[in-house]
Amino acid sequence: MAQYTRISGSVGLITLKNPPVNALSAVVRQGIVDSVERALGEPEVKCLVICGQSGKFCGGADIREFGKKMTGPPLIPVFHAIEAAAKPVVAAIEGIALGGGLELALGCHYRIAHSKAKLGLPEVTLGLLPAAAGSQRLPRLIGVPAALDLITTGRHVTAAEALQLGIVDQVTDHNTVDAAVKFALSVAGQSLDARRISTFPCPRLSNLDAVFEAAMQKVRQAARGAIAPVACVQAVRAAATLPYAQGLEREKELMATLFTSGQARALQYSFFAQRAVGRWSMPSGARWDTSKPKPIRKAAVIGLGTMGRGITVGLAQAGLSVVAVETQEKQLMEAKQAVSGMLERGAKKRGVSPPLGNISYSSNIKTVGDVDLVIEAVFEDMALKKEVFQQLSAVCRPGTFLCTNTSGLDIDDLASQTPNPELVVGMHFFAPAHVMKLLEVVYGPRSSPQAVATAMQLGKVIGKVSVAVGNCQGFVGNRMLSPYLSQANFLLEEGATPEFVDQVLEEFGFAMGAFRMSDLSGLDVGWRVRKAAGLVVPGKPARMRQGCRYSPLGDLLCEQGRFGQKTGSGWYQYDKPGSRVAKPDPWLHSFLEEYRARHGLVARRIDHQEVLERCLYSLINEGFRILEEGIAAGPEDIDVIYVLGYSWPRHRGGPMFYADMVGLTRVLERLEFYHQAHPDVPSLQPCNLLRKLVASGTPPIHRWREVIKKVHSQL
Ligand SMILES: CC(C)(COP(=O)(O)OP(=O)(O)OC[C@H]1O[C@@H](n2cnc3c(N)ncnc32)[C@H](O)[C@@H]1OP(=O)(O)O)[C@@H](O)C(=O)NCCC(=O)NCCSC(=O)C[C@@H](O)CCCCCCCCCCCCC(=O)O
Repeated sequence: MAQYTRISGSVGLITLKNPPVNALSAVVRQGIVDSVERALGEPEVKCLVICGQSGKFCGGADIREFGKKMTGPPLIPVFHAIEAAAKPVVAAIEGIALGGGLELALGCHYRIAHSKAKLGLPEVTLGLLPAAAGSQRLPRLIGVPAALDLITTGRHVTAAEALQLGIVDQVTDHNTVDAAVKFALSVAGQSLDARRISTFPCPRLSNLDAVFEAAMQKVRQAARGAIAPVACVQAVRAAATLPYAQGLEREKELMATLFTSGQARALQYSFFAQRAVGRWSMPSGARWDTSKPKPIRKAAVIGLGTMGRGITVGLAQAGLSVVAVETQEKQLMEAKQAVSGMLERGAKKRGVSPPLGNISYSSNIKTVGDVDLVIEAVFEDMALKKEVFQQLSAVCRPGTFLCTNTSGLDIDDLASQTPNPELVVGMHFFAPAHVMKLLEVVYGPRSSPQAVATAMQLGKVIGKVSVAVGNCQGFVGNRMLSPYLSQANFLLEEGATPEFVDQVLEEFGFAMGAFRMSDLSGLDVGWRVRKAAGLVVPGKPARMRQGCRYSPLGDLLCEQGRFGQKTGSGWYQYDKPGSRVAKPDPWLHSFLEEYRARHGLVARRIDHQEVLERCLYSLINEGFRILEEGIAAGPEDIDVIYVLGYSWPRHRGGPMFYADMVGLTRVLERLEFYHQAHPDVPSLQPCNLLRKLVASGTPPIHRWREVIKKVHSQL
């Protein structure tokens, strides 16, 4: 609702009340209409202030209303009524003014913001554009280049930046509503002619075409197939070239296309999924709302390679005390320098001082005796990790949580090295660990709910989206990646090139195709895992292992020292080791031809559809297996992991959402087709849960849990 009160006799105060973010639901919109009408009708009222309850101005349109039948007054006429008012209306912006919230403020005559407020038009991140006249008013207020930046990126700006850009008129450190009331009284009675943004001409640009061409090129490059950023540029162009009313029509037209698009559905699903994963549960029945985390003030990181350094930076930036341990003195010195550099660069960007003092470095593991939690990040080798866990058990005080940053090793096996396996959980970070948003929190069968709650909470403190998952080889993300990469390799054996496979996957929206990604992460990483699993048999590159089809291509490249970017060659060639520009490699093409000849394989023409279906559907099939086994609690958990950790295009929601969009019946049919063609590839055999979902009438994704529950209860 919107509550109307009178203060100081002559100020009408409208307070938006719709927890948690005062979104503009139908009731709130109606409340604003009624309150404005009332205030304008009361002769004693000289001016109006609009604010939000609980220190939050407004989080924008109510996203939960999208996709449902629209009721209540539409936003544009509400904002026009405010702008047309004969009494000054001042927005008192505390906390947030986002999307429709900022558009509401732009409809007001003046804007006063608290210094800690964040403002922005993030609609693009939901597959939309600011269609309550935001795309038309903002460029008129702050000019085209700045508006293009805010609208196409959706980034939030601080109050200080908003003041500098001209979005707000005043910033206060004190009570914002009081400041707004004072301000409103000071301008009451003055002409409002120059305060109605819709009447402003859009600031002229001499190089208008060039600016829009550059903007379009930039968003097309970054968008990886997303349509909203392109529509945002088109809407701002309308503001720059058309009168306001016509611009508004164009905005409406563009929004109509976006609003009902699959991409908007996917992005809005992703928004809620990222919040839903915080409400984790374990098969034991332990849950986020019944398990209390322990506060972590001091943590230790063991092993300062690439991952350990990133984790140290993340912890220190969040204000924790960190003991950073590396037993190799040379590596310790290098790490100290690297970590300090990362902290300094990060602090410079944020305009704060680097938290260098939060970290103490040591080469002695005994220095971690007084920490609350340890994150082990040594080399991915089970024997080494076991040794570290034994040492930690001896030196840590009772009750210390022991976490491992393994990317796929058995958590329970590690836990068995300690007298308190309930304190052990996995914290699987993604490189670069201080940047990537995802954290897989892995519970073993003996991990206590408190250990899981503590790791989840620590993830939140350091700015991660944490997803709780069960213990199995590769957990969720890497386990699903395995059939995807196998298919990519099989396609090479059958006649494709790395360039073609990558092109198809990149056109789908991945930041990098399977082979460019392998070259970036290092081919030796997977080689080591396959060796440990007994799959690599030197000198015998037979194409079968343990009764299943196996491609030794990656192993053969590694045997030649081709580890990817770091060695200057892998699936592609690079100008020099460390270079990032992948170039097709004639050597690799001849190598593939020789390989096929050696194994009697005849190269055939492979089309886009086959590449996509085999790579994606085998990955999705593994996702269903993961759900079936209860390793992930729901499809949202898998989708968040893939979008945040594996560059799955956000506008496609994630693999499980994508399967739902394609249609489960179709996914099942195509898997059956490919499995028939490749009966020696078990990952193409449709799993039971997928069959069950199809048999039960392919319910929409939000109802899969009902079927999954039945599957679990049968176990
Ligand atoms: C606000 C935040 C920054 C807060 O972050 P914080 O970390 O503090 O908290 P959470 O993120 O966990 O959020 C808490 C809680 O709140 C829920 N929530 C947040 N925002 C909204 C919202 N806007 N609506 C509903 N619910 C919201 C959130 O889900 C959490 O609850 P949960 O239960 O899930 O845990 C942060 O939350 C944030 O960034 N929020 C999103 C802000 C945003 O993106 N705002 C923009 C919204 S879109 C918009 O405003 C559109 C307008 O420009 C225009 C609308 C015009 C509509 C016209 C329609 C015409 C269509 C024409 C088509 C015709 C087609 C046809 O022909 O039929």
